[in-house]
Amino acid sequence: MIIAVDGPAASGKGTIAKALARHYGLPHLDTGLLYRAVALTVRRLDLDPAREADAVAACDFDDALLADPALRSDEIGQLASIVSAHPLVRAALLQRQKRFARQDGGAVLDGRDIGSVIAPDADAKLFVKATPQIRAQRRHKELQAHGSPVSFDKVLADIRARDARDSGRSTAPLVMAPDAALLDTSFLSIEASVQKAVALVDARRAKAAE
Ligand SMILES: Nc1ncnc2c1ncn2[C@@H]1O[C@H](COP(=O)(O)OP(=O)(O)OP(=O)(O)O)[C@@H](O)[C@H]1O
Ligand SMILES: Nc1ccn([C@@H]2O[C@H](COP(=O)(O)O)[C@@H](O)[C@H]2O)c(=O)n1
Repeated sequence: MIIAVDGPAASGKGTIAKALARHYGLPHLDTGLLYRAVALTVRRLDLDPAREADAVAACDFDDALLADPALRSDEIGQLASIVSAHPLVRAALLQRQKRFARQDGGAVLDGRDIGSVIAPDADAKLFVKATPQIRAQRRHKELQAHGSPVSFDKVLADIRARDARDSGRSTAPLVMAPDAALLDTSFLSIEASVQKAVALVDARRAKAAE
């Protein structure tokens, strides 16, 4: 079974995808980490994220980088949304994600274009959303817990900027696939969000089995 989980920054899609992977015993890929790894490589090599050729050169990163805590910063999230808008960067990371999705037994992937581009044939697709204000509160709390001094206003502005870039780019923009189920986590706890996600996936599977 392939489960595609898409949504904007800090909507809770990673938390839900991880929980679904645990629930159904499937491997999970946070595809945002791939774009963050490109961004971090660009930063460390002092390349220009807005130059497609520079960003493409950074796609050949060492997989060990995927475990680097530096990937989680707000700055790298912003840079990731700049490098991810380059069509050649997306092309460089495409097959790896498709292979992960198609592995025997299935997988759970979360990102922006999983249901639309990476796994359009997924058995279940969720589009996770929450208001920008609530997403910023959650991300701000998370960053503070990791010792970041960033202000709430900066986090909210960054979230809005990232939403605009991710939805507005011409290649593989953030969109809800027409056959995805919408899950608004704005007023749900993590536990309630996960329960709802499992119910939505089970409903899709039951419908497919009819
Ligand atoms: N329903 C919820 N209620 C409260 N906090 C939540 C909820 N869902 C997720 N969170 C918290 O919000 C933060 C963002 O969640 P998460 O990392 O899952 O989002 P994301 O959509 O994967 O973000 P990104 O796109 O930036 O990777 C985390 O600190 C997480 O614990
Ligand atoms: N499938 C994806 C996943 C991510 N991106 C871009 O990477 C940025 C960081 O992603 P997070 O999920 O870790 O927040 C994100 O803002 C997107 O620009 C993508 O394009 N496609």
